[in-house]
Amino acid sequence: MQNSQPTYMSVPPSGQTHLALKAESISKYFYMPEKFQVLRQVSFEVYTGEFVSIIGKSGSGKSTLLYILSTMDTDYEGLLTLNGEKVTGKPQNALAAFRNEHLGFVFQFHYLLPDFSCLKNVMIPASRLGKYSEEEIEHKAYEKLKMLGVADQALKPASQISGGQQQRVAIARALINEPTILMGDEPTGNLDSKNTSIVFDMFMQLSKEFGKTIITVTHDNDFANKSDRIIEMMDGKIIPAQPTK
Ligand SMILES: Nc1ncnc2c1ncn2[C@@H]1O[C@H](COP(=O)(O)OP(=O)(O)OP(=O)(O)O)[C@@H](O)[C@H]1O
Repeated sequence: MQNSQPTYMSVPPSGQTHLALKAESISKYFYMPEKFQVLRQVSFEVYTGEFVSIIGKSGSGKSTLLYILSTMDTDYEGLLTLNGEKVTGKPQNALAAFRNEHLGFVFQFHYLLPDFSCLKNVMIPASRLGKYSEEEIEHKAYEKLKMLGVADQALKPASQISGGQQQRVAIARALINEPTILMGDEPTGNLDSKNTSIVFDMFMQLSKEFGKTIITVTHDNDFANKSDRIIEMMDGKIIPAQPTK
């Protein structure tokens, strides 16, 4: 069920006690060339099935944080636990395997291969896993495209469909390996309001019906306000939780 107001607090969705993410005192420095602390002891938790939006002014550290949460950046202080597994300190090959199994990503730009069909684009991450036959992967990919409402575009090259459709194909691709956590970096940043709404509804459905955890950075306050919870950043820190009116 959709919350009309974000809670700002880490309140578990009803009956949910499992944490999808626990960030403990995450700090990050850049050297440019002088030392600059971009994240300052960031700590928060996200429950399984929550749909969380990370907002904040440009330069507040949102993308840097998401990059760490996604396990792509390992150069930080603090501790990150995803799906109960401590990921901080894991070697790169173990992190790659972890990402394949648990995480899906949606970006502002879809990064689809333009000459490949939409179906083929969605199949690629599953083919890389080497777990299923090509027929099984094709079936799964088609099911995901159907779920996103773009199955009729399956055989078209990715370059020949609209921007909104491309983003839906990109979401299908992110879901092909059945990740439990979906991370988005401005996933609607390039979309008009109609397609933003379609993507939002899909994220909400993934969270509420399929129990996926959604963590997304966004500049779109309307989008954020409709999600379960907002995490607001300022100057590399999370602004302390405030009760809603
Ligand atoms: N590779 C880097 N080297 C040095 N400084 C960086 C690097 N990446 C980001 N920064 C700095 O870190 C700060 C946070 O950047 P980040 O991209 O995380 O902010 P953001 O909140 O995502 O911003 P935006 O909303 O504009 O995307 C900024 O001051 C930025 O200039």
